[in-house]
Amino acid sequence: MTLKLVFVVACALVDPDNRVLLAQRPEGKPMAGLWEFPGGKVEPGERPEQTLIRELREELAINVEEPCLAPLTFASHAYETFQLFMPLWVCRRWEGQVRGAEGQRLAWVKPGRLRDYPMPAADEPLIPFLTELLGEARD
Ligand SMILES: Nc1nc2c([nH]c(=O)n2[C@H]2C[C@H](O)[C@@H](COP(=O)(O)OP(=O)(O)OP(=O)(O)O)O2)c(=O)[nH]1
Repeated sequence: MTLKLVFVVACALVDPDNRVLLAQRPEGKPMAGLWEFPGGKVEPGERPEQTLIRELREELAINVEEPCLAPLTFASHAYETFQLFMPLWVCRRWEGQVRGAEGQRLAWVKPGRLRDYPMPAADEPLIPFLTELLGEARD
């Protein structure tokens, strides 16, 4: 069986204390309650970076300029019903105050604490890339 390929873009926002932003998936959605990197599905006709900038505006009410997005790594994971392909960018500069514009819970997390937050299966292999980049600080 061939799984449908789903192309999602995601971003690790990093604050001046080297903490990473996670957002909790709301009730009613698949994988509700798990903590993920902000982002979403690339729509037809969109460039991935445009999608990410749009999603960050919609979900977090911030404005990000494309040169502030630095590619870090990607996830490629076979879920039961689809194959996820998800590049992950890092961003340290944005305009505006981060807030959960869709009512979602947010957490700023030290890299060494990311494993305390249950994440979608695809995300777990991404954590070492973030600790490599940002260090293993836990508090
Ligand atoms: N944004 C984001 N999505 C992730 C991560 N890890 C992971 O497996 N995903 C999956 C969850 C969803 O299946 C998909 C993202 O889609 P989405 O958030 O735009 O869509 P959704 O599931 O809310 O569903 P929909 O209503 O938009 O169809 O990628 C992650 O770190 N960030």
